[in-house]
Amino acid sequence: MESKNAKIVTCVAPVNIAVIKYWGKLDEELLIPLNDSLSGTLSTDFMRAKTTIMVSPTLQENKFWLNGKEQSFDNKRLDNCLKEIKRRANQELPILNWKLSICSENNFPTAAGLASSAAGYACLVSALAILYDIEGDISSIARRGSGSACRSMYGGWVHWCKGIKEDGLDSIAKQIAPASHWPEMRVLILVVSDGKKKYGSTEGMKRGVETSELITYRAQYVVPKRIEDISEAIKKRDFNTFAQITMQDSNQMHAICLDTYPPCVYMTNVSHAIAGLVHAYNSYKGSNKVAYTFDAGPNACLYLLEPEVEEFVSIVNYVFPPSDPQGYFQGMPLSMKDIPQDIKLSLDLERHQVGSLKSIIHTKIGEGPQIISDSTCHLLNDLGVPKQTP
Ligand SMILES: Nc1ncnc2c1ncn2[C@@H]1O[C@H](COP(=O)(O)OP(=O)(O)OP(=O)(O)O)[C@@H](O)[C@H]1O
Ligand SMILES: C[C@@](O)(CCOP(=O)(O)OP(=O)(O)O)CC(=O)O
Repeated sequence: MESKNAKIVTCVAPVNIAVIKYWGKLDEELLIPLNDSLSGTLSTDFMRAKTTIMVSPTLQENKFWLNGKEQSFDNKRLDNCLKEIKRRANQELPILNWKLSICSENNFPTAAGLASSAAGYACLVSALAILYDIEGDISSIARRGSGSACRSMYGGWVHWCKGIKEDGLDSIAKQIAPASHWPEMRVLILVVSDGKKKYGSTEGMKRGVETSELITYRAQYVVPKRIEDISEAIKKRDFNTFAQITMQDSNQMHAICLDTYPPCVYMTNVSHAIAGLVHAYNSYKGSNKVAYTFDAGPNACLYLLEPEVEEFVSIVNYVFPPSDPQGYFQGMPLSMKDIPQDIKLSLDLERHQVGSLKSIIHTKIGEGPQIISDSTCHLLNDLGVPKQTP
């Protein structure tokens, strides 16, 4: 039976794509990183996690559903977020002893290297913080769910400072520029595979810390200057510099993955072909017009400015012809044009197998987590059960 005291809240939260990568932990339990990182937060209009949480004295047990499937509540990271929220809450609150129903769904592939854990935990922690009236920065709580989730707690351009405290309380995210700062910035996600990854980021970076000497060198000597330089490039809207640092940093992360023993190979031939195409295009244009970055998977995330989108996506479409145009283009509208003959010749465009790309998501930089006040949007009914069971 529904309780009058029950509290329910629904939030949406964004994905973020790092331009200076988080790769390696100083503390596996607290999820404290070896190095600072920096990302762009993507608009929730097209890619988002959505989470409804109900807390009620009538619920008999804690329950969690993700993408329509019930999950075990016995999950260390979920538990750590919950414990930290409850620790920060007013200890007089009766709801501290009530059970929870959590229902979440992502509108993009989960565990495919598209930062679902970042959006998912940012969403979970945002909703919990509202229910338990937590004030102040909560990015360090989201970090306990998945490191990169702390950056999804803010919109625009976000810097995760690794911090110096042993308890990780100063390992938090800070916005360096709002979404409105660089309005022409666009993002194209070229989905090479939407399947579950062979080895996750957690495992890959753990093995990296254990076996790669490059990872320590990177954290100590490379990242601090890159953070400074890319922050400056973002502030000045200097795309050429922004793009160079972004591509170099992605390449360095994947070099570390290869330096890991046994190596973690995330990029495929198609990923490398995309990187090659971006370099050829930039060289034809005489400066960087497109930047690629790859997370722990084969999918390419491209940063580029709005005037470049039509031409570059037309080239991508020519080089990687889609097999089924249905649902292939997602997100903001895309238009195509004929590729000028001189580009075809200069870039020496080679056509790949039909269907090498699964889809293309066109999006932009956006805001942080938001509360959905329309109660019809809750994913749970009054009894704390998912509204739509599969
Ligand atoms: N909406 C969500 N709510 C709560 N937890 C989620 C949500 N989405 C994903 N997760 C958690 O994150 C896990 C997937 O994280 P994983 O790091 O493997 O993939 P990813 O985040 O998509 O990729 P990457 O971090 O490499 O970009 C899921 O198995 C689940 O535990
Ligand atoms: C490659 C990355 O996307 C790594 C993301 O790692 P996660 O945040 O998923 O790892 P855990 O902290 O172990 O959950 C780079 C980045 O987002 O900075």
